[in-house]
Amino acid sequence: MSVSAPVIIRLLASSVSVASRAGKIVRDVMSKGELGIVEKGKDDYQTEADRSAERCIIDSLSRQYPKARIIGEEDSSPNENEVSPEWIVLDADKEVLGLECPASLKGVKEEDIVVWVDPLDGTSEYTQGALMLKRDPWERWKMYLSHPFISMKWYLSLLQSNFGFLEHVTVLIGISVNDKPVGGVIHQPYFKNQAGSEVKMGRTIWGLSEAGVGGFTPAPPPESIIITTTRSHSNPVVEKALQVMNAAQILRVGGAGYKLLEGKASVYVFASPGCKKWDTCAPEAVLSAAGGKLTDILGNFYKYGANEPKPNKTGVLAAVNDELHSYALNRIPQDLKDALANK
Ligand SMILES: Nc1ncnc2c1ncn2[C@@H]1O[C@H](COP(=O)(O)O)[C@@H](OP(=O)(O)O)[C@H]1O
Ligand SMILES: [Mg+2]
Repeated sequence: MSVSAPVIIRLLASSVSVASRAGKIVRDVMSKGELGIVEKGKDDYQTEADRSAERCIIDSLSRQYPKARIIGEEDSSPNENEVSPEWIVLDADKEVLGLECPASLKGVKEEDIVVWVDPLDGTSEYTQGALMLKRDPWERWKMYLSHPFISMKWYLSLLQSNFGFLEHVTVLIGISVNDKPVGGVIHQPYFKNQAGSEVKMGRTIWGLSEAGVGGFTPAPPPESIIITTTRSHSNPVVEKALQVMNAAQILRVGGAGYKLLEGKASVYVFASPGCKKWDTCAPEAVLSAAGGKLTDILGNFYKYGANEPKPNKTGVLAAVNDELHSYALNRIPQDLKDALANK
């Protein structure tokens, strides 16, 4: 790799490469069918794919950027014995390496960087996708019984979903400097690239502050207001904030990363604690590089320094441009903002 490129460019290029490898781990664990689900907290689960993909990303990046602070959702400590050599990725994406570094980022030093890693965003959708991959109804029913967190209502909605929820899964690597997300990578392991009769799995999107985005073409916002929000973590306050938006449509999809990519919505509203810094760092970087804005429900930016609290206690409000962000912010009732702020 060119050592002459500024560190922020090299790190973003390395993150693009390692995110694809982590995406393959996510698919491989699913193919084996042994998810190793662990309940971390209420409505919060971890699988073998989360753990292995995180080790792949953190070990690969920390070997190359030892002075950067790298924080992962699964909080697993580096242990050389656990890491398969095949998981270590030391190459870097050539397109990103060739980018002109914005003047404001040229002087960034490795020790100024904090990286937020969500190895598998949309874990609920991933585990539910596993259930649906069981084609034998009896096998599926047995697996459902071993997933105590999936209600019968969800099970029936899954049966009608045409197995689509795996597309909501993403791998997120967010790069922050001085508290701000400046670079982001969102990899979709289950995105289908159709080339003739051949289907190749996986797509990687990146964004860099003042440089733009790559890996996809952002669609112009729809004429009417289309909102996206959580599929699996709603509550009455989340619903109230959606009702006041006067939206033509509400799309309920999984994962913070996918909400910014599914392409149809222009605003993401989530008036609840629950998302963490690793959920929003990469999406915020990509969104702002594309001209959008992500804040909490009160309109304040989150800070991404290493010592900042991990939970995004005051929710998420994101939009593809400033005008739509202001529209949504002004519609949220003050009492709801106050209630979240004082929680
Ligand atoms: N009430 C809650 N409890 C736990 N995690 C929550 C949550 N609300 C949101 N999240 C986390 O925020 C991310 C986006 O949530 P959602 O899919 O509901 O929109 C998910 O990340 P993970 O899938 O990486 O855990 C999810 O777990
Ligand atoms: Mg997440």
